[in-house]
Order: sequence, then C-alpha cells, then structure tokens
Amino acid sequence: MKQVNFSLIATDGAARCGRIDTPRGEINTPAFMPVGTAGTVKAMYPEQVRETGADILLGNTYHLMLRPGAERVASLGGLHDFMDWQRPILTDSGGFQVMSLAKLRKLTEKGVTFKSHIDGSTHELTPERSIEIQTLLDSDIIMQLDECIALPAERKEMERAMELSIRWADRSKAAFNNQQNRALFGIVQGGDDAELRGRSAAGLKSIGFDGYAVGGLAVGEPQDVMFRVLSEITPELPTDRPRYLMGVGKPDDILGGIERGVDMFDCVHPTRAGRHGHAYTRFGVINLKNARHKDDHRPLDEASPNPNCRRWSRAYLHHLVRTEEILGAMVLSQINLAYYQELTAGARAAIVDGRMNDFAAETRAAWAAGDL
Ligand SMILES: CNc1nc2c(CCNC[C@]34C[C@H]5C[C@H](C[C@H](C5)C3)C4)c3nc(N)[nH]c(=O)c3cc2[nH]1
Repeated sequence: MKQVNFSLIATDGAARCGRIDTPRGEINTPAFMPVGTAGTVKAMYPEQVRETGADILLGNTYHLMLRPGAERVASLGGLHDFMDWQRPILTDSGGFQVMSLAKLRKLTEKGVTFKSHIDGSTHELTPERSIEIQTLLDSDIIMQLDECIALPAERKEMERAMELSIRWADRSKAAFNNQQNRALFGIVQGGDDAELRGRSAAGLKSIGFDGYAVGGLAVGEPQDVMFRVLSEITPELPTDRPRYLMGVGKPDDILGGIERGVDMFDCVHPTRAGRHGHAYTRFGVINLKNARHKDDHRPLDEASPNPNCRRWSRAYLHHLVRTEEILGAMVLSQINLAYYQELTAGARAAIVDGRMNDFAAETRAAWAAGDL
C-alpha cells in the first residue's frame, strides 16, 4: 500500500492547499523546501531548519554520489541518519548538476558520463543508476533523470531533450519497481513551447507518477515566460498529485507559482543570499552590506514573528556582514528561511479562507512599500 499520499485540502482559483503524508511525516503545501546541498543546510543545525517551519528539505544526489558515495551513505544508515534530519527528504536525480558542474560530460541515449569536478574520476549516471542512488540515500521523494536545457533554445533542441526525458521517465519508472515507501516524480520538459510542454505532460501522465515536477524553468528565461509556461501546463497536470516547480525561486516567483497551481518549491537563494548579506523581510529584500546601515539602530523588522528580526540592530547585522563573521551567515540564513516559510504558511491559510487574491495583493503591496 503506497505510503506517500497527497490530499488536496482547498483550492482558491488555481492556487491549492494540500498535504503530502509520508512515512517520515507530513508536508503541508504550498511548501518551500530548503536545500541541504551536501547533507547540510549551510550554516544551520537541522533542528533550526525545522524551527523555521520546514517540513522537508533537499538532499543532493550529485554531490553525495561523488563524496562520500551513495553506498557509503547507505552503509551509514542513509541520508536521514547521516545528517540527523528525521523528516522527509527530496532528492534530485543529479542530471541538472552534471550539466552545470561536471567536466567532460557526454550525453547519450543511455545516460550521461562525466568527470567529477572534485577528483576527476569518471562516472556514469543513467535513469537506473539515479534511482538506485536515491534509493540508497533512502530519500522519501525521488526524481527521474531528465535533461534540462537552458533557455532560449531552438525548438528542435527543446523537442529532442523533452523526448529523451520521456524515454528516461519510462526507464526511471521501471527501475523504481513500484517501491511503496517513497514517491517517484516525473519531470515535465519542453522549454517555453506550449505544444512540447503538452506532449511532455501527456507522456508522463500515461506512464503515471506519484507527483509531477515542472523542470526546464528558472534557467535564464524572464519571469513572464516562466509564468506563461506555468499557466499553460499546470491545468494539464493531475489535480490529485503534487506539482513541484524546480529551482524556484525568489519570493515573488514563489507567490506567482502558487497563484498558478504549484505546490512545492526549492531554491538555494534564501541561504545563498543570506551568506551574501541579503535579508528577506515582509518589506522586500535589504542589502545589509550597504554602508547606509552602519548607524541604524533599528531592528530589521520589529513586528516580525521571528525573534532574530527583532533582536539585533541593522548596524550590528551590517557589521557582521562587513566583517564576514560566521554569525552573519547563520543569522541571515535563518532569517531568510523563516521568511520563506512565513510566505508559504500565509498562502496556505489564505487559500483555505478563500482570500488568496487579497493575500497576494497585500504581500506585493508590502514589498513595494519597502521601508528598507
Ligand atoms: C535554479 N533553477 C533551476 N533548478 C533546477 C533544477 C534543480 C532543482 N534544485 C535541486 C538542487 C540543485 C542543486 C542545488 C541544490 C541541491 C541539489 C543540487 C539539488 C538544489 C532542475 N532539476 C532537474 N532534475 N530538472 C530540471 O529541469 C531542473 C530545472 C531547474 N531550474
């Protein structure tokens, strides 16, 4: 009996509020999933990540398969015990990273071979091996191996990568072997072409997946192109399965994605921006590196539910950032992840109350008013 199940709780227009039940706990959607790059959410203890409100985080197949190796993580009890995060983990298939990080990569019908950017060793990633690695990591939600291309791209190239990804989806599903204790998601490709996207969604639906990711976006296209593709494709995805927009995004990308029927998001942005001195607040993003903060005794946001937004002056946060103190990365990572969780929690409540439009308008107005 499948132990990962999605329940749709409420809808408001195209926006949805739901819950994914898994053997390791529930995931309330819309959900933002913090990124645990190589078995750690940078600068955060796992319990701190949980305290921000995160129900699930991302592991990193590409890094872990190279170092310390999937078999070693498995022999150490799997990724949950390895990093002591006992709630759900989603892992990507590794292909996106191979195409962006690895050297001397060769893509064939079989899969992709590449040299490790760490020690130059040669590796092969196929749909079958990616399923095996994610299973060895004991991930709760795993992704098919796909080919994600950058935009803009020629239609022929988008079509080729989309069709390959469907064949790889089929092989991934077969290799998954109907495991009941984790979910397998397919990934819709097709670039910015509605017809290709439609064919990809149809192909994946006929294979049948526990969830459907929208890939091939946040790869250089303008936000309005991403939103158009989402508006076209989410209506073609099953309503009783989660939709996951991969690699997105900034708060206004996430709000727009929720309005267009997306349930799950992941992005390195909140933690990476935090390490670079950018703080996300209800009033938008504030660059604490800027010298204008050096005498500002005001807290970041005295009305924030997050104590870390009230505890220190902007002058102090500016000092931490300027001196590159480790505490700066810690505090701003926590502030940004907590803000992303406030945003998705607010959306969930608004959808249940049928006031998503008001919530979106109020949220955007506060960003625009930005008293930063
Ligand atoms: C940013 N834009 C964007 N991302 C994308 C990703 C990766 C999602 N994040 C997972 C990831 C990626 C890296 C960094 C962290 C940890 C780990 C390695 C897993 C998040 C994607 N992944 C796959 N399999 N397919 C895509 O089309 C795709 C498109 C994206 N567009």
